[in-house]
Amino acid sequence: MPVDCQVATRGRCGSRGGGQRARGLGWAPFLERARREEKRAEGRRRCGGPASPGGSLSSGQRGRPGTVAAARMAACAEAPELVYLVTGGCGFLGEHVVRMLLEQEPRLRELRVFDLRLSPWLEELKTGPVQVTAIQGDVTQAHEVAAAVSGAHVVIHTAGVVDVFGRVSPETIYKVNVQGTQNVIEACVQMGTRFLVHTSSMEVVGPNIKGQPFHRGDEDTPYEAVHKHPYPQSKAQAERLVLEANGREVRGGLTLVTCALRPTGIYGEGHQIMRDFYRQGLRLGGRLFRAVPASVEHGRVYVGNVAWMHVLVARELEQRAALMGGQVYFCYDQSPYKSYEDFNMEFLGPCGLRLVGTRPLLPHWLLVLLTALNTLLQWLLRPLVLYAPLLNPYTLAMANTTFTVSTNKAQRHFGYKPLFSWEVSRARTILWLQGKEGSAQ
Ligand SMILES: NC(=O)C1=CN([C@@H]2O[C@H](COP(=O)(O)OP(=O)(O)OC[C@H]3O[C@@H](n4cnc5c(N)ncnc54)[C@H](O)[C@@H]3O)[C@@H](O)[C@H]2O)C=CC1
Ligand SMILES: C[C@H](CCCC(C)(C)O)[C@H]1CC[C@H]2[C@@H]3[C@H](O)CC4=CC(=O)CC[C@]4(C)[C@H]3CC[C@]12C
Repeated sequence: MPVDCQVATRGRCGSRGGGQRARGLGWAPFLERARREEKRAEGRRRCGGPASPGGSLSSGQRGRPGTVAAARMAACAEAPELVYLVTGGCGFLGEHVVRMLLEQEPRLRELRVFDLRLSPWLEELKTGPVQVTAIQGDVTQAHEVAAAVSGAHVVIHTAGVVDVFGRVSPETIYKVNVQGTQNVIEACVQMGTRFLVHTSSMEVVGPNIKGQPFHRGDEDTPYEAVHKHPYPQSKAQAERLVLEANGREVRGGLTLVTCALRPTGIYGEGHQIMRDFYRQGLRLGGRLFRAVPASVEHGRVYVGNVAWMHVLVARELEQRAALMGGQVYFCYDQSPYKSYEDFNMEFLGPCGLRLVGTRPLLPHWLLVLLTALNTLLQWLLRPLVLYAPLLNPYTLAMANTTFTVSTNKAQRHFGYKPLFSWEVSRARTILWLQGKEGSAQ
């Protein structure tokens, strides 16, 4: 991400009168209610209370939801024993996974957070009951990964380069996403770590280069997954490596159990692209211009629910190895099916932005021309400056192709239910955009 995009926009929304407008639209009481609801949920989620509404069935208690609270209490009473490693733990998703583990995994003794760049918020986590170990490291360096994995029971591998804008070279994308994942697998094998959860992406499936719609599909929906872009190619390759590694013998003679989670477009506190759109809207006088038809649906999922799925998978992988090993799961929740732009307006609207046009303002051919122009400019300017706008041929194709998921595989296999309702997910994201709440960067 370019440096200017990293600058927090705390307080901006309110100071531009967004808060006023939000109140005018009746948002203030709603947000207040959501905040109260969330506080109550927070209390329930803490150790000892049922993880309502999406409580997992803890190991040994599956099929008896009434005993979940008791099981949690019991787990808390036992000495915590597990060591988890989260790669990419300082990223957008990684931070949520780290915080969710600390909240939701009572058996946790040590949490290792491995990242190329360590974030300052890690310091405040070090004062809690779980030992939080920050490890500055590079997944492309096999020895650094092996050292971090040594002694860990579970690895959650979220580290990766997320770039569809031409900011990072294809070589680096491949090195980090594919070679880095291979290093994580080999480290598990060498060090005798049995459980590996990998963050994959919807992009390993599609949209494909033909722009064919994937409408409310699930993990078994036939679809021609063909990619040209380095990011989806690298994610597809990494996912394959992880799934093929399931069942490999690790040091000590036991077997490796792996699975991959495929989030659709993640949103929530810390979502950089959402903030980019917000800033763009502010620069354009509080307006954004519709570029893609409202009828094109794009799958989105709240970051807290994606993190919760990771925690649940990691927890259940041992007991359900035969069922879950080598499997893929789309990440989903109750977020509505909408176009990419209309979905963003669920948050940007209450912050005072307006989406102009009920139909795309520019004809599609002109947008395609603009993307070509952007590609040319990127190439011409490369020796001088990094020009990486949001609009390019790939992102336009992504935004213009329906890709939505409808599945219950995660519920069937490991009892997943979203932990955050759509209302709470939306409220938390709005509050973060407004700079009023939220921990993420
Ligand atoms: N953001 C999204 O909408 C989606 C993301 N994903 C996947 O989720 C994972 C996390 O993505 P985000 O949190 O959005 O990205 P992010 O860029 O915020 O986080 C990635 C983290 O990995 C770290 N990292 C990058 N290269 C590294 C290296 N060589 N060694 C160690 N750490 C390194 C970065 O420093 C960063 O903290 C990625 O694997 C991505 O492919 C999947 C679907 C959707
Ligand atoms: C930036 C795109 C929207 C452009 C809108 C415009 C300029 C035409 O108005 C985003 C549309 C779809 C997004 C991607 C999608 O959500 C799937 C993803 C999965 C990942 O694993 C990483 C992120 C991403 C590629 C995401 C990136 C932004 C979009 C291309």
